[in-house]
Amino acid sequence: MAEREPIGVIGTGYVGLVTAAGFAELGSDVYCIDIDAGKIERLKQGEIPIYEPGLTEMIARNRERMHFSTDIQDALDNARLLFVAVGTPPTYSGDADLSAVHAVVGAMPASDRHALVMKSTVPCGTGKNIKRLFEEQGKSGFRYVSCPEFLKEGSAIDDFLQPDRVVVGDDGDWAGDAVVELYRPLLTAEHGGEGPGELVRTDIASAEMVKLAANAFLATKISFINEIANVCEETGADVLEVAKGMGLDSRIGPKFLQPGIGFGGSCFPKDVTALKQLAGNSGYHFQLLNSVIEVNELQKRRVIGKLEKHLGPLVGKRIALLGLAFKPNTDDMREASSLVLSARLQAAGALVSAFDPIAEDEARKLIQGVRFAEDALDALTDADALVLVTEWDEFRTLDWTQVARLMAGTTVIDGRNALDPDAVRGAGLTYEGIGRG
Ligand SMILES: NC(=O)c1ccc[n+]([C@@H]2O[C@H](COP(=O)([O-])OP(=O)(O)OC[C@H]3O[C@@H](n4cnc5c(N)ncnc54)[C@H](O)[C@@H]3O)[C@@H](O)[C@H]2O)c1
Ligand SMILES: O=c1ccn([C@@H]2O[C@H](COP(=O)(O)OP(=O)(O)O[C@H]3O[C@H](CO)[C@@H](O)[C@H](O)[C@H]3O)[C@@H](O)[C@H]2O)c(=O)[nH]1
Repeated sequence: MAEREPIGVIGTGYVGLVTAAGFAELGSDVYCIDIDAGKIERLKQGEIPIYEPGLTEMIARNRERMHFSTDIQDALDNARLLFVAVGTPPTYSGDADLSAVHAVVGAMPASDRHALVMKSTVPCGTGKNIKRLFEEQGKSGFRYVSCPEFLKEGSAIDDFLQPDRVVVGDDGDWAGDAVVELYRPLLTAEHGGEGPGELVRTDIASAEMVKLAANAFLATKISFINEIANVCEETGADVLEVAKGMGLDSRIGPKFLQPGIGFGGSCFPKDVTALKQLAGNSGYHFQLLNSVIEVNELQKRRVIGKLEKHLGPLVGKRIALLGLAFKPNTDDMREASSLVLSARLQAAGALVSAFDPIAEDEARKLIQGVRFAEDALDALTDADALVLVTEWDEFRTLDWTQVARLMAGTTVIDGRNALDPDAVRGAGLTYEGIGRG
C-alpha cells in the first residue's frame, strides 16, 4: 500500500469514529482526540462507545494505526489535516450550537502547516467566519476545508467506503488537494480511484450549503410522502403502491419515500431547523421548511388518533411499543419518534411497555414511566394494542399466532409499514399501517 497521509480526528462520536476507522482502513495513521476522558479511556481498551454495525471490527482490524488521546497536541504533532467531528446540536433559537467548533478553533496554534477539515454540519458561512477568526488570532496560515459528511447511522461503514459523492470546499490550496488525495481510492476511475464516489470540488460556502440542502431535501421527501399517506387513508389508496409508482420515475427515485411516524435522529430535525433559521437570519422566510417540520411533528402524533379509533379513550389502556431507536441498527435515541409517542400516550393515561433490542440503555436516560420489557413478547403480553415504532428485523418475523395469544386486545399499528398485514390479520389481529387505505 502506498504511504498514506496521517490525519487527526477531533471528536470521537459517530462521525469521528467512522471517519477515523475508515481512513485507518485505507492506510492512514489516525490521531483521535476527544475532551471526554472516559470515552478515550474506553476506546484505548478497545471498547466502542456507540452501536454501529461493523465499526467494532473495523477499529479492531486497524488498531495499530488508531491512536487515542485527550491532548490535541498529539494530533498537531503527527498530522497536517485535522478533521473536526464535534457535535453541533440545536439551540433554543434553532441555530446550530457552534461552541464545540469554536473551542477547537481556539485551541489551534499559529501554523502554516495545518488545516482544519470541517466534517461537522455547520451553517453556511461558518468557514468564512472561522477564517476571519484565524486572521484575528494571528493564525492566517491555518488552512480551512469544508468536507461535509453524508453517512447514515446503521450503514455508516458502507456509506464511508462507498460514497455517492465526496464534497470538498476549499480555497484551492494544498489542504483541499490533500483531502481529495485521502479520498482518492473511494472516487470514480475518472478521478483516479476505484470507488463509486463522484467528486464535487467547490468553494467553502457551497460545500456547506450542499450538506444542509441535501438533508432538508430528504426530510422534505419524507414529509411529502407522509402527507400523501394521510390523504391515502382518506381516499382508500395504498401509499406503498403510490410510492412505488412515483419512485419508478427516475426523476423522483424510490428512496426516502417510506411513510411512517415521522423522521427523527440527530440530523434531519436539527439541520432542517438550522437551515430555516439560517435563511431567517438573513431575512429570507423559508416557507417550505416550516411545513416539513410541522408535518413531521403532526405525523408523530397521528398514532394516538389511530389507537383511539380502535380502543376509545386511552386511559388505563396497555400499549406496547416495539422499537425505540430513531431507526433500526442504531442505539441513537436523539429526536426518536418514540420519545413523543411515549410521552403523549402517558399524558393520555395509557400504561406503556416498550422493548428495543439495542437502544434500551439510551432510552432509559430519556424516557420515564415506561416499563422496559425483556423482549418483544414480554412487552406485548396483556397489551390492548401494540405499535411498531422502529422496524428492527426481529419484529418482522414475530409469530403472530403467539402474539395474538399473549395480547389482551387485537390492535396492531404498524408505524413503519414493515409488517406483513396478511400474517398479522391471519392470526385474528386487527392490522393498521400508515397510509394503507
Ligand atoms: N451522526 C450522524 O449520523 C451524522 C452524519 C453526518 C454529519 N453529522 C454531523 O457531524 C457532527 C458530529 O456528529 P456526531 O453524531 O458524531 O456527534 P456526537 O455528539 O456523537 O460526538 C461528538 C463528539 O465530540 C466530542 N467533543 C466535543 N467538543 C470537543 C472538543 N472541543 N474537542 C474534542 N472533542 C470534542 C464529544 O465529547 C463527542 O464525543 C455534527 O455536526 C453532526 O451534525 C452527524
Ligand atoms: O423513507 C424514509 C427514510 C427515512 N425515514 C426516517 O428518517 C430518519 C432519518 O433516517 P436516515 O436518513 O436513514 O438516518 P440518519 O442517520 O439520520 O442520516 C441522515 O442524516 C445524516 C446526518 O446529517 C446524513 O449524513 C445522512 O445522509 C442522512 O440520511 C429516520 O427516523 C427514518 O426512520 C423515513 O421516515 N422514511
